[in-house]
Amino acid sequence: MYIEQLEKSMYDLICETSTNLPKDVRRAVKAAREQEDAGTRAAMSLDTIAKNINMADDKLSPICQDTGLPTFKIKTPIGVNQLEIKAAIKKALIQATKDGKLRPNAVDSITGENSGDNLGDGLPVIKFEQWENDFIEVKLILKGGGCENKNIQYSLPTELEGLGRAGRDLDGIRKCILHSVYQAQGQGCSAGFIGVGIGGDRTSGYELAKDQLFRAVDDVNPNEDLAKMEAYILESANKLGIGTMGFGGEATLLGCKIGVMHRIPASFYVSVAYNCWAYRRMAVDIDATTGAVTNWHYNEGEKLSFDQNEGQAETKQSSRVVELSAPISEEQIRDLKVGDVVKISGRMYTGRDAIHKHLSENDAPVDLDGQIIYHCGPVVLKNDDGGYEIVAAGPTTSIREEPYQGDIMKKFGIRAVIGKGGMGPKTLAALQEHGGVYLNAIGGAAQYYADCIKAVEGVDLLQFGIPEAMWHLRVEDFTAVVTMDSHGNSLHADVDQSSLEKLSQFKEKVFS
Ligand SMILES: O=C(O)C[C@H](O)C(=O)O
Ligand code: SF4
Repeated sequence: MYIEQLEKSMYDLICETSTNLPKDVRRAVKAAREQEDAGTRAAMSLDTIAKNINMADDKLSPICQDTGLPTFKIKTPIGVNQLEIKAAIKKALIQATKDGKLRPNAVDSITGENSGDNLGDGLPVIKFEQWENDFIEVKLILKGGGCENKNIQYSLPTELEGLGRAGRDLDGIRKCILHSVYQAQGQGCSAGFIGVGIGGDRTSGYELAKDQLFRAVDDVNPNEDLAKMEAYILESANKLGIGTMGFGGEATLLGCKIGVMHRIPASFYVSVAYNCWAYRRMAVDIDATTGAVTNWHYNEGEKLSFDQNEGQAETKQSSRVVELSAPISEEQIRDLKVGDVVKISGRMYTGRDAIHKHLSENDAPVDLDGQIIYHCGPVVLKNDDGGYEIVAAGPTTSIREEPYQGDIMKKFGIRAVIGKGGMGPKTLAALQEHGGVYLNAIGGAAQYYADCIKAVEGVDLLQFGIPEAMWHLRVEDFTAVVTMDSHGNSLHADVDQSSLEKLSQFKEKVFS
């Protein structure tokens, strides 16, 4: 009985974490939305994010398609069998994956083979501790790859772009944390949250940083110096102008939590764990005799849903809206400028890391001339009739494809790529030379985009696993913003430059 109940409790924890954004995070997103002026790109993005949060609620479906590397932190009373808890978690993960609450996200690091059930060598990550209480506490974080890739660790003293020297003191720490927000730009799906660990070694420093992500967004650090630093960072980082998705705007950082531990004399690390707005972490208390959940954490206050009429961004927006459908001509592409909004209907193909590598070495399985590639690794379920259903399908971070993208566009005649976070100079040059465009979709809005996908019309290279396969999608009114055009303009390069200038205003000493 205990075992079955425990499995159910773990299943509920996983589903809740993946589909229901915690109350404190909702409050932070809502505050960000109120900060942005209606009609701006940032406000429109936050409207889409708000819509997405509501849709995930209604459908009990993943908020974002990247359901992360499931990481459990567990405290048990002395005498509780930890092996049973581990087994229950594994069973629950398998079930949640089958039910489309998690994307099959565990791949063999060398061969790339997807295990299909979120289990694998070293996965899931489960860390146990004992405590004196008589109940079990289980915390879970589902932190996706895009924000994980923006984590950063500084070894002091160091020299930082925009800020100069960062020494081994509070002010050096201040500079590192501000720099960490700058370097993330929009690629970790800003507006984000950061957990910071001061001290330790490279491993325990990051561990401490990630532990901070379990703190409530609105708590106050009991260490006075750190409380001041948290407030300072939150205020200052929001002056960098990076904004939601790196589109420029007021809301860049929604939370900053800092922890400290001792270090050895030679090492001085500042470790920063960056979390996207889709900040999925939850915790439960479990009765150690029945296995049932007795308490859900992060439960204070009312649960906000987002009133769709609140943000009037869509009615006030002044961007030109262009309808597109593939095959697209060079002339149509050359007509698009940064800032235009496109609405796509018709065919698009997904392609991310494995596909880009594949296309650089092989022929394409379909004719890609004039076509659109969507950087996306969806959650997909197989229907009883053998067809497929897209459960969640937001964009992935495009910059990973930078080494391949331009060459592939030229080789196959691809006219548009959709992703998030923007791409670099090599792709920008190729867009100009070949006649291509980069379209930015809203990261994490996996339900919103899944809703635009009306059918799966085929799939190639499924051997790469569900997220990495090339899905042939039929979409309707799939909306994205032109952020890199065929005339050498890149909103991402502009925001990077202007935020670097703003960062350098924080050069002077603040904490002594
Ligand atoms: O893997 C994904 O689907 C997205 C990833 O979390 C990302 O932000 O790039
Ligand atoms: S796509 Fe964005 S929201 Fe989703 S896990 Fe990656 S960084 Fe987070």
